[in-house]
Amino acid sequence: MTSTAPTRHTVVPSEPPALLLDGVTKTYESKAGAVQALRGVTYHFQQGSFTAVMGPSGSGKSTLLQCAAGLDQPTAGTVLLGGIRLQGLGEVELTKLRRKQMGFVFQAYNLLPSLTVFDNVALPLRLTGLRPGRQDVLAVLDQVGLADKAKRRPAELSGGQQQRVAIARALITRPAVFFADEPTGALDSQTSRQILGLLREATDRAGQTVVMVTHDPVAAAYASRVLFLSDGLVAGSLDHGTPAQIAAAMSDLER
Ligand SMILES: Nc1ncnc2c1ncn2[C@@H]1O[C@H](COP(=O)(O)OP(=O)(O)OP(=O)(O)O)[C@@H](O)[C@H]1O
Repeated sequence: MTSTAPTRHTVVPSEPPALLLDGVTKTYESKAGAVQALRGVTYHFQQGSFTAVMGPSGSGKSTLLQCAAGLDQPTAGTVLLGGIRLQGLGEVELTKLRRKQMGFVFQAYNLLPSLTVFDNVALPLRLTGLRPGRQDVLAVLDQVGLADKAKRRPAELSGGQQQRVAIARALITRPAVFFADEPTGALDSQTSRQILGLLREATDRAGQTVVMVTHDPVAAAYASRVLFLSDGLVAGSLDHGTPAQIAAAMSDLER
């Protein structure tokens, strides 16, 4: 693992990053006292990059993802998505930005059970006031290998198929950034490979940016870089690591 002090990433690159975190801290107040989940994270996610975020339990991975996607407010610091500063946006503007620029793939697929697969995928466009073309929806379903399941309801699909619907739903708006939190946590290894392959394709073919939290070194090896968090700080990164190298770096961190 390269030991990367957080400040190393503050150099302004020639191309603006898809996502920039600058001095992001997050403190949760709880009955047991304050918990510092993030303690000043500065990091640039370049456009078209696929980054896996790893670290011991409680190191701040989910908090980082939530703050980066504007789902939670940092206590201090700034998040810029495509040059737009999330802090200071109202809830309505933030929702619009999320719908247009961000795609979400979580462990729980969050599909609406009463809607067909087709309507679940079309929903993000409808929410932005657009009327999705039938061909556009079918094309995205085809991309994830589910064109023949358009009329089914989520409960009639396997877990892996439901996750592919969730990816199709995230793909339809062509978001600049995909946020994925343990997207393969509940899936078998073959289905996981398909899902990770789809995320990889989004970066390689379409230049989209993927930020994925995972505990799994095999999943992380699909990313071009693994960013390691420890105790709310960036502890280092590893480029093009094999699962074995990533697992070794993780055990070093957990020591
Ligand atoms: N809503 C909350 N209130 C209080 N403390 C919280 C809250 N959410 C997270 N924390 C604390 O913040 C720290 C970071 O949590 P976070 O969920 O970001 O870690 P993580 O790296 O994603 O962990 P895991 O791998 O176990 O999911 C932990 O100490 C956690 O207990």
